[in-house]
Amino acid sequence: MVENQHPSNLKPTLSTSKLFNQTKHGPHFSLTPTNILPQTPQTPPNSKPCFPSPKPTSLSNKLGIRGFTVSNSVSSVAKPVEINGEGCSSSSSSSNGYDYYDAIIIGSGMGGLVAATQLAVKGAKVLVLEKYVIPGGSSGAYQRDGYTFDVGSSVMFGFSDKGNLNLITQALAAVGCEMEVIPDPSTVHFHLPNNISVRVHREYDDFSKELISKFPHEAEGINKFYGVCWKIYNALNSLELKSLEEPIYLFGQFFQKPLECLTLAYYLPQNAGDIARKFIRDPQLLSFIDAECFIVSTVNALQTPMINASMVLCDRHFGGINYPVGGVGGIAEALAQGLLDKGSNILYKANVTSIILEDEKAIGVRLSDGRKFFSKTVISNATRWDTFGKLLKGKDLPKEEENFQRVYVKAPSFLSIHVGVKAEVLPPGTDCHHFILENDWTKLEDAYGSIFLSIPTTLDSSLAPEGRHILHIFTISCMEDWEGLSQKEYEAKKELVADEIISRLEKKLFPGLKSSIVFKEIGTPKTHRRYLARDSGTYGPMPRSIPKGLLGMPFNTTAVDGLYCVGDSCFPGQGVIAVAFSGVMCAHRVAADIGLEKKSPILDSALLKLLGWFRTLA
Ligand SMILES: NC(=O)c1ccc[n+]([C@@H]2O[C@H](COP(=O)([O-])OP(=O)(O)OC[C@H]3O[C@@H](n4cnc5c(N)ncnc54)[C@H](O)[C@@H]3O)[C@@H](O)[C@H]2O)c1
Ligand SMILES: CC(C)=CCC/C(C)=C/C=C/C(C)=C/C=C/C(C)=C/C=C/C=C(C)/C=C/C=C(C)/C=C/C=C(\C)CCC=C(C)C
Repeated sequence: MVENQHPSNLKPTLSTSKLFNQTKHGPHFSLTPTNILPQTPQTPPNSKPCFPSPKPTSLSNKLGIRGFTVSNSVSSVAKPVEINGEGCSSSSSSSNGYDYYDAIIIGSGMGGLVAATQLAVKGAKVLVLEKYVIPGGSSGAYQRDGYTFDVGSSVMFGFSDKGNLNLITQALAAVGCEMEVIPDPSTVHFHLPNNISVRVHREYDDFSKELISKFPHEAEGINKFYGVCWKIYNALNSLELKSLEEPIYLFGQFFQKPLECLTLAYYLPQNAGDIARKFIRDPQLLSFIDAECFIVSTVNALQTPMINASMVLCDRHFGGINYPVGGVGGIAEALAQGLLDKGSNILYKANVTSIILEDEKAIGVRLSDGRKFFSKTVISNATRWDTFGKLLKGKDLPKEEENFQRVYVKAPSFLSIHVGVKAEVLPPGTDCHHFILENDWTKLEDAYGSIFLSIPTTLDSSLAPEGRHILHIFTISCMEDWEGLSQKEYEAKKELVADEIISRLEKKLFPGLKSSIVFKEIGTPKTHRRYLARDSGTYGPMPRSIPKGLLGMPFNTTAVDGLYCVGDSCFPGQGVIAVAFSGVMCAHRVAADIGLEKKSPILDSALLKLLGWFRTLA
């Protein structure tokens, strides 16, 4: 196994005149043998940067393989404001030669990057501060021995060329980028108890025919349940998606599309499992719908908001699942490059340790090396647990956050196994994504109960050396399982648990899998905590019990003036496309608050109060 490479080995590609010298600060994380997911970005030789041309043509900014090499420096003339004490004054503005930002964004996950680029496009001056050495967070990528591994899973929604919900395509287009994608013929292949095997085909009719062939007595129920999903999806897809916390936009949408908005408002507090039970009786089919929801929400259908379920159960057929050529990491890299092209900045190895408040308003951030940066607004892409528990440590938890934590808990983390295998082990026609639950439906949500598997090389062979495939195998795993172990015990446990998971996969899907493995790296919840800076390595928020659909999920504003959150602990929750939406919403709300978009202070305060009250009902 290749061990961590020191980040100083990374070679910035930006012109030195644009670089702000960070070398004296050194890396902000120590490298120990326990690190499993260290990412050493390398730029493929044939990569092309995504530079917006003055008159873009459809092909002008096409990204082939990933087109951005990491800089560990601020990539524009950015100077930290050096002020003693906590405060910021007008003297810290650019008038004294220091940069003062419209927005500082803590973290470059997909939520943070979408918020940043959307704001930059609206004319805001933005600084993204990322703890790690590459952008993307759980949507990043890393390279090892000729393989390009996606950090998270590789199921990409929102990457089509039609409708209003192709938010990844839109986010890239906003900064003048387009990525080449490969359509996935099936979203996921389910391998379930009692040998139920269901392929979710790209064409909805093919999927529904296959499902009905397994449950012919439930044909009507299947059509009705997925029919409601389509009704909701079509309503969503008809709206222009912006901030639901911005009244001028929200009331405008109600005026233009009253039926669609009322449909969404009606389903907002409902969950998929309840709707499914209105039409379906067969317990196995209800369990299948649990599995459909579980893979995108880490909870069963009774706990999955109906709007989110409809979004994923239909978008996979409407826009389809599309894999970006060169890997998922290319999206974050392109957005980061787009941000620079729009005149904003991103700084790597910038570990924010606190949010600076003045008169109870967020006015900047402090890094672990003591540097401070100041801005009109601060947007945190860290989870709400990290934001309020660590970055605002010492402050009383606002009532709104207490309410969030009453309704939501941290979902467990994952054990993640990245392997390279000899290509012959996969039968011809193997699907890209699989979900395996072998014998017992009750194990669906248990740690190590089910197995997720992505084989992105079935779509893009350039991700692995010739004659090899990538398998990304992951399963639920809790932090408690990995604590209190000596280094030796930890390493041994990793091998043991991974070996068991691989054996299960070998038995169920790919005989000979073990002996075909030529490369293996294992990440535990500790790895996710360390490299993604997520409390307990959590995958995201999940409801404590039965939620009222999406009603209890907070939007982007917080109880702290000037502080906003973005990412998966904001509406609508987990998932790359979900956090991209939260980024769009956040940028709109922030832009209105800093005067880059229309705003009505009276309507604002009425709507924010109303939404706050709705959340207390959840
Ligand atoms: N399509 C898929 O299958 C897939 C794959 C991967 C991830 N995901 C989804 O992505 C979601 C997460 O996206 P997200 O945008 O909310 O966040 P994220 O966790 O992916 O990214 C957050 C980023 O913020 C950085 N960060 C955190 N605290 C920091 C600090 N104090 N200082 C500086 N940087 C800091 C982290 O290093 C990380 O890069 C998950 O819910 C998951 O569902 C989905
Ligand atoms: C404002 C009020 C109170 C009322 C107004 C009514 C109104 C106008 C409401 C509008 C609501 C809107 C616009 C809602 C929008 C919701 C959206 C866009 C939701 C999107 C959800 C997306 C989700 C949940 C995506 C999840 C995807 C995931 C997690 C994918 C990853 C998959 C895996 C990790 C597993 C699969 C992997 C394998 C290998 C099987």
